[in-house]
Amino acid sequence: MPAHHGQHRVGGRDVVVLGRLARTGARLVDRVQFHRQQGRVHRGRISAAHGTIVRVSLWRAPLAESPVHATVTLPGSKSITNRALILAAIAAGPSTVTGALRSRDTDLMIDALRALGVGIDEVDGSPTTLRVTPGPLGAATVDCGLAGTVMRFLPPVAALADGLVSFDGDEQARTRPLGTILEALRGLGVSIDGDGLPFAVTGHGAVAGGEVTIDASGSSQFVSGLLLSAARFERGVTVHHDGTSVPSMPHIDMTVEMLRAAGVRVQTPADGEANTWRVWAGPVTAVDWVVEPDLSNATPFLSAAAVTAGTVSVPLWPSSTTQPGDAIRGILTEMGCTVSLHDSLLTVTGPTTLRGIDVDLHDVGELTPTVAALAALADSPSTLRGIAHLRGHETDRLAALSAEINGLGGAVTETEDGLRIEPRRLHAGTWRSYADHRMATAGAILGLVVPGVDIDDVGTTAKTLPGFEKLWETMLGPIGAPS
Ligand SMILES: O=C(O)C1=C[C@@H](OP(=O)(O)O)[C@@H](O)[C@H](O)C1
Ligand SMILES: C=C(OP(=O)(O)O)C(=O)O
Repeated sequence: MPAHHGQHRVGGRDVVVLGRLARTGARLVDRVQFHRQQGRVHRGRISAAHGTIVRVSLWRAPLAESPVHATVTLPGSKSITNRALILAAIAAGPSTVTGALRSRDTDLMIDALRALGVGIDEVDGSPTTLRVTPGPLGAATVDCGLAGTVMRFLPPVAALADGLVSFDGDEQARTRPLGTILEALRGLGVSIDGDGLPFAVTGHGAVAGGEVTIDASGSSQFVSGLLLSAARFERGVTVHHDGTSVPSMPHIDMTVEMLRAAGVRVQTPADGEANTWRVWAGPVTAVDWVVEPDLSNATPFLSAAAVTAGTVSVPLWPSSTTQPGDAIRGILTEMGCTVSLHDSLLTVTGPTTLRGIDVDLHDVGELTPTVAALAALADSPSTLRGIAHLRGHETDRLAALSAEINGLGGAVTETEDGLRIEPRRLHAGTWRSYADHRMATAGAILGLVVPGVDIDDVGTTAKTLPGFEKLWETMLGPIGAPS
């Protein structure tokens, strides 16, 4: 159904589309080069999710004309929400997920599980409190969008279904590494047609399971995906990693911790066998999950304090967590910020000048766009290392960050496994997001102190943080005037 140019209501605003939009399946595909919004013509895209136009590009990142002082409450963690949903879906009885994130990635997970036969209901009309009732799993069509957690955590669940489960996702998702987990599942007795998106799993209601060796250096999600469903495999699973080191280990720790909370027996490399994880077959206990705030999504807000010599606090910061976002405390401290955590309130106060940093982000790759933006505003060079696997994230983040920072006058070079960032005076320009939520938020950090940064497709932040612009503008309060 094509949606032609003309008057549209987008995000509560009137937009005149000067190009043409075409709808394919559930997605509205961008064909627009120009659109007029509030009397001004913009070059850029109109993107969409769930069949509804949701955002308009370009967004002028607000400039902070004085230090930012704010307290910002973040919604739930994407990684914890999607794990809780998977575990609840294969549990022995109904579970509740409280504080669930509702965003594109988590809604794709909810839609997929519902299509497979799982009951997921909002409790008392609250979108963030979900009652998950396992049911017989059957044939379904799954849209993965651009979500790594959906494309890697769900195929093992699909293998437990009775029927054909077809997977597809965004065009851009088709280049993300996926073959490793599909090949591993084949090795565990699952019938799969395809080596990447689109692909189909023919479930027979049971999976043999057993032992498999994979190279998980491309993504920790290959390991997490196999472990999450493995208790429901007849022989459980033993995953051996053979390759260079596995990135994002805290995310595997998160998987293990949540499995153990659900009564599943798990053995990790820390228990003795190098590069090996083992999950024993057995019931997955229904758990009432309480989701922590998303600490990775907190990092751009904390950065607002760092780059404006302001103070930003985030409540409900866990005292102990497997979320990699917690590492921002050490990073900001090293760059010259004052960081304190008292009574679950994390507070960051920025220095007058931010220092560059030499840091290995292998375990916490999610933080790279934030750290790169901070480094571009520091007074000395930075080196970000250990993050070659970011080339397989939402976009090639190393290429995207260097192209966009350099586009604003920066001096970034890509290394084999990271970025070298030299401080430069940055200037106005368009910041492309590449459909990557964390690219968009990195651009917003720079726009706080660089006048005239226009972010293309800021709506892509809905992948994990819908309403980002509003939260950002609220944080800035009356001082955050459009430049
Ligand atoms: O398991 C998870 O929830 C995640 C694991 C990490 O993936 P990689 O290991 O592919 O970096 C991380 O970057 C991603 O945002 C979320
Ligand atoms: C890499 C990320 O996401 P995904 O879960 O899609 O891999 C991310 O959120 O930074």
